Amino acid sequence: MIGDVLVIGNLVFGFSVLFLIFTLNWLLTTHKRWRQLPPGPNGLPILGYLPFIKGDFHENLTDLSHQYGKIFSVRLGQELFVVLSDHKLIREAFRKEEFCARPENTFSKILDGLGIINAEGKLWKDQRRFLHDRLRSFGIKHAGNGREMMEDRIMTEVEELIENLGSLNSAPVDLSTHLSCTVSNVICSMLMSVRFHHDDSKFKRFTHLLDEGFRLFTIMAAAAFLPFLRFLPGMSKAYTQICKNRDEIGEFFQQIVDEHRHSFSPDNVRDIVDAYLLAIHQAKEENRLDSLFEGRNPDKQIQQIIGDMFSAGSESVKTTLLWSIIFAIREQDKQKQVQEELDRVVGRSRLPSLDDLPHLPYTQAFILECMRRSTAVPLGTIHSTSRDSYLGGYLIPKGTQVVPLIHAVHMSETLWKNPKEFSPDRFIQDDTIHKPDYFIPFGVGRRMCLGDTLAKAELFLVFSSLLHVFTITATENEPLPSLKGHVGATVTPNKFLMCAIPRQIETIPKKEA
Ligand code: HEM
Repeated sequence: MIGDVLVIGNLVFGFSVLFLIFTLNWLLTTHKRWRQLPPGPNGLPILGYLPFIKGDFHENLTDLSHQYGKIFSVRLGQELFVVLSDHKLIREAFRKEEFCARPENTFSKILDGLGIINAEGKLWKDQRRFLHDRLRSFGIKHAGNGREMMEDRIMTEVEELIENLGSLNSAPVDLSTHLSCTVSNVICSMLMSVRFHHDDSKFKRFTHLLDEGFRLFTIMAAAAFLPFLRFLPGMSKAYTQICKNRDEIGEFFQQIVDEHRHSFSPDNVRDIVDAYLLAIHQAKEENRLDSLFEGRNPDKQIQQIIGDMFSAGSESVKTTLLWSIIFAIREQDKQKQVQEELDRVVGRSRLPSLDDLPHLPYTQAFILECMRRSTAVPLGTIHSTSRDSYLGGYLIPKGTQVVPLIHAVHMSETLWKNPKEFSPDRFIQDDTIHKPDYFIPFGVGRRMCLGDTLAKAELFLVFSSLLHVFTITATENEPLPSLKGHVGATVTPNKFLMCAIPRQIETIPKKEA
């Protein structure tokens, strides 16, 4: 009996010692790893630094970067973030494969790794290569044969925009709704040969669903840091609505895919949807459909690709154009300088074209300065690490969310003279454009923006055409539009009205339909 007690006692003692050793070892390892993390602010248990975030997230992070340096770590709820505010570090990180994953959270679970923006690994690599090649084949390239396909599609929309604004006879207008239609039509025509009128009920429903999606994602943002919040009543309602809207958008895209299937011909690839149908057709013939999208449903993949390309390709371009109009309104003398350059180089009898671009340094510089001063995507798109790695001498554990803080790079006092000042001249040296390597509006590295060539062409053609045909002013007796914006995935200007006053120009020849 005493023997039994002794044996049990020894066992309990042994397990306690083992437990203590394991706990101590775990604490020591955790502490050692914790000490290797980049420096950063302390937060509260469970919540981390979340309660201290006030106002705009990118401004908060920029303030912290001034305090903790070009690489710092911050815990937000359950998630560890590493924030990079130095262009060299961002480049160093994003050229490494292990920094190219996307965070796993409530949102990514809804998207299930489909599409391209949230895809990872082989699926992402294949999609990126595929889309890059197909976009080029539809003329989305800096130079060379076929570029006119892209230019024609954009100019069709520019001409309609000019006609709509002209018909207002200088009356105050909210440009945002018109631009939505312009930029949506450019990307939709390339993706799925669809164009909308801004009054079209289908287009209104579609943009409503996407806008609501962005709004609901903002409500749900806290659940990305503290997953249990998803089950609170308000959040759970937002979550259900996101899923419902996603299904409705999915059905809308599926209709388009089905229509394409009916008229599909492998010899006539009209757009990106057709390019995917061709890839599916070939995979079927070669008996490798199962591995085409890493086992995912092909229709669901096409739906998400349309959704990704549409949302990435419309909101950021529209936002940048709205900022460029705000700067044109606020800086009338610089607007005049653009117009004088356009008159000199393009003349008064036609609209600007991509061939004019190299001869219009001030117009280009104006657009670049808008992209710097009002960085449309201030936090880039958040990356995640697929394994433990080191950066700048610090440990970046697997699963860390890595933020390229583009806003801080573009507003750095050490890189830019008077960064708050709007000064296109900073991009001009000896009458030519000079882009420093710390100008990174499209991100850098392996996951850099896939649509930068299209975006640059759209920004130039829409902005220069508007200023060539109209003088843009604020509405009478109204304050100038604010430089403060609404922060979501992009920083969108607050609603403003403007007047488009026609300049003297000979009739603009219309492109044949
Ligand atoms: C002014 C306009 C635009 C800006 C400022 C912009 C900026 C960005 C940025 C900062 C990223 C994140 C890069 C990263 O993850 O490191 C990105 C990604 C992306 N952009 Fe853009 N973008 C613009 C227009 C476009 C257009 C027109 C398209 C489509 C044709 C597009 C398609 C994409 C896609 C698909 C990605 C994800 C790439 C990936 O995950 O591999 N973007 N963009």
